[in-house]
Amino acid sequence: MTIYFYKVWQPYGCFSNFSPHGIHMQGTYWPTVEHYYQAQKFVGSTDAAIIPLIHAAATPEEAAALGRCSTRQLRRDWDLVKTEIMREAVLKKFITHTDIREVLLKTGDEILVENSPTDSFWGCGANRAGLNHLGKTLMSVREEIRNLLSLTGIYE
Ligand SMILES: Nc1c(N[C@@H]2O[C@H](COP(=O)(O)O)[C@@H](O)[C@H]2O)[nH]c(=O)[nH]c1=O
Repeated sequence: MTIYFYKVWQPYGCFSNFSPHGIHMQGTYWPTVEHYYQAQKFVGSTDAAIIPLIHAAATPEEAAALGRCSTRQLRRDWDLVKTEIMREAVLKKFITHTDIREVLLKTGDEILVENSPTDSFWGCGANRAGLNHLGKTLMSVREEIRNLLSLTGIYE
């Protein structure tokens, strides 16, 4: 049975990048995956001054609003690197937080879909035919953690 998720307060809300599960990335603590992801859009760009503001945003919604501002200059390679950046952040989230790692592992081999009505790249979009890259990322991270646990148990 396909598992749909989207908002933090809905079922499987911990799969949302807006969920309150912080991550340390390259020595910096980020309050949510969304804060980190939005900030990475500006690394090396002429608008890099926005990064500390995104980092300090009070909520992931605020971080997303700052990162989505269309007048700012994104890093040139953003479309090439964004899926890998997301994957690294999502992997770190589920390695760091054991409670939600269990939720993810307990989904077995079910298909995971970000049920966003507005996003056909990270989610499935309004017609549910979108690319669902966040769902695919979560399934890939689930597989990687399962393999790591069975090989080494280092995340026990
Ligand atoms: N969960 C969730 C959203 N979805 C998230 O938005 C991000 C994509 O942002 P962008 O690349 O700037 O369009 C990505 O992390 C995706 O999972 N968007 C929302 O406005 N509200 C929400 O509760």
